[in-house]
Amino acid sequence: MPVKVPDSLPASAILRGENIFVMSESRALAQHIRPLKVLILNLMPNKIETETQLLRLLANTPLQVDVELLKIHNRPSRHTSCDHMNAFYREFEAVRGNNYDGLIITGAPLGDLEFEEVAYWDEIRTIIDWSQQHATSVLFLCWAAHAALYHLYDIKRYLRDEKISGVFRHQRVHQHVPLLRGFDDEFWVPHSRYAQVSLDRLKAHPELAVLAESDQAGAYLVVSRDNRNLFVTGHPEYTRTTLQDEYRRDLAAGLSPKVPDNYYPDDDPTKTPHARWQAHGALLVSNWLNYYVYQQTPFDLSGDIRAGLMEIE
Ligand SMILES: CC(C)(COP(=O)(O)OP(=O)(O)OC[C@H]1O[C@@H](n2cnc3c(N)ncnc32)[C@H](O)[C@@H]1OP(=O)(O)O)[C@@H](O)C(=O)NCCC(=O)NCCSC(=O)CCC(=O)O
Ligand SMILES: N[C@@H](CCO)C(=O)O
Repeated sequence: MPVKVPDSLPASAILRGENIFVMSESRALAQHIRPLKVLILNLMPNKIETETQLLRLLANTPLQVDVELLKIHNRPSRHTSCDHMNAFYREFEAVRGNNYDGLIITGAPLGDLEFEEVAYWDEIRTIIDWSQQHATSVLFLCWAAHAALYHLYDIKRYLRDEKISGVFRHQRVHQHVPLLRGFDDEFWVPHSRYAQVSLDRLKAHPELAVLAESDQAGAYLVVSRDNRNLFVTGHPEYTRTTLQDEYRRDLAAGLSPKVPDNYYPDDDPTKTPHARWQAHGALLVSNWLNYYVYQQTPFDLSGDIRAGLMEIE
């Protein structure tokens, strides 16, 4: 959380010069504090695991975050009980009149389908459009990132020759960007997808900025120039064994998956996998929640939450 110090304190200018967020007394006096409202649209088949992964990261801040879970349709989920869905998930019609400080849309194992072949493609487009007026900031993960880049910016993805699955080295592209505060020059992130979006297309788009990338995985963190939409093409929320669960799932289905890259010691799937992205995942979500949600969102959520977003220092 930001430190509040007198504007005239020398450390204030020094820390700002180091891209460390220091809240001025004047701004602190004007700041009201309330719980944040975050909505999670969970498209993953392993919904309970995904809920746990995201809540673990959202809980890693001193902020109180009220989380609501959203389902995309009323058809029974193949991998999550109706009891669970009915007990904990809301329908879109029940939330569309609300505003939220943050929205997270998860990945989905639909990369080998054309977007138009996804049964809920119309619903997803409706929710993406809705989010642009009803959420201060939206974090799109993996499949959702590709879907939103296509729907909002007409950036088409293509399918890789084979699924990328593993943990890959990434570099930050920008220096003084709040989302990257505290990042190392290099860090590791899991990826698990078929789809890819051209790095050059993203870098050339006037409304987007690529903040982090990987030689093997391509663009990883992409933000809209107005800092309202964050596209994350990997899975920083994954736990140590999520890639292993997918690998074993596909082995059992007779799909001959590749051993995830850079994951098992000696690439030996009988050994316990390394987990070297969890600090990154915690920092990424904490930075998003702080600088793109909490510092941006109006105290009164009932008004127009899209107006007057402050330039993120
Ligand atoms: C599809 C998977 C990954 C999982 O196997 P399952 O038997 O669980 O498949 P499934 O239950 O039929 O589908 C999993 C979930 O997707 C939903 N689903 C399936 N087909 C759908 C469609 N046309 N429209 C909307 N939702 C659909 C199901 O309802 C279910 O969600 P509910 O439980 O809520 O009902 C596997 O069979 C497989 O094909 N693995 C090898 C290929 C692979 O790895 N695919 C994923 C690539 S990674 C990826 O796609 C990421 C995105 C990207 O690549 O861009
Ligand atoms: N990569 C996941 C889907 C979400 O990215 C899977 O293989 O099931």
